[in-house]
Amino acid sequence: MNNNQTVEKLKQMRLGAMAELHLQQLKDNRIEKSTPDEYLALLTDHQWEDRQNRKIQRLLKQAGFKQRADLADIDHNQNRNLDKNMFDRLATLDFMSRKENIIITGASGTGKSYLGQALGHQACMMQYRTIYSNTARLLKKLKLSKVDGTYLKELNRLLKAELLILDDFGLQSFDNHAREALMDIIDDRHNKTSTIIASQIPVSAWYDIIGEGTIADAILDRIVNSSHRIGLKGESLRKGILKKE
Ligand SMILES: Nc1ncnc2c1ncn2[C@@H]1O[C@H](COP(=O)(O)OP(=O)(O)OP(=O)(O)O)[C@@H](O)[C@H]1O
Repeated sequence: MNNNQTVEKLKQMRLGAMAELHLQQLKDNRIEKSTPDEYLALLTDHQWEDRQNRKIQRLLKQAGFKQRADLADIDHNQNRNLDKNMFDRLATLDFMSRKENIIITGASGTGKSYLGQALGHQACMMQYRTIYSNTARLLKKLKLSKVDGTYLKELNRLLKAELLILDDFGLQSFDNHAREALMDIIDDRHNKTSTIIASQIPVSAWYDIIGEGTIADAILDRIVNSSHRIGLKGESLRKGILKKE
């Protein structure tokens, strides 16, 4: 039997992990140690896992996180008003099947971005398309996309993300373009996909920050009512990091 040909054909069919494992098993003389169906299952499982892992790595890369944040590393001992039960429930991502949103507020450095990204990381692990972005940067990109005619394409890209994380919301004031783009994003996603918004600004001030009463009303009506709230308190975690150094 020409094993090299078999391996080559597997590779051409994009079954590279299967091919590599088959080669290794031949080399180690291990093939006779399993029944044909056990051997087929071994190769298939290996290829399957490899493909799932690659998909997760691709989703993590496409998400554009600014740091790696893991649910397992979240420090619940810090006294910062983070309800562990509530957060554990959110971490199951059931809120995503219900198309609900999350709003995380708190002063600078209290860990809003970290929590948002940890949930985003979990979403990628569960194979959800996720996009993380600084809000002002995203709105600026959308403004530019209007100029080169790719605005709808860009909105569609955002809509395809099953989880969108808008960080540093409200740090820069909204002009007409930004307000309209925000309205389009939120309206597109309403009851269809989930959004996490992280902001230093308390929700009570968002109406004034967005400006233009009717648009602000429409946006807030769509996000705030269907959202879980995390209001972080306490000192900046950056101070702790600085103190340790
Ligand atoms: N749960 C955590 N476990 C480990 N490190 C954390 C955790 N939460 C936050 N940090 C660290 O604390 C620092 C501040 O966190 P983060 O950037 O999330 O704060 P923030 O509230 O988003 O701040 P800002 O509003 O200024 O953007 C970061 O260096 C982050 O890595």
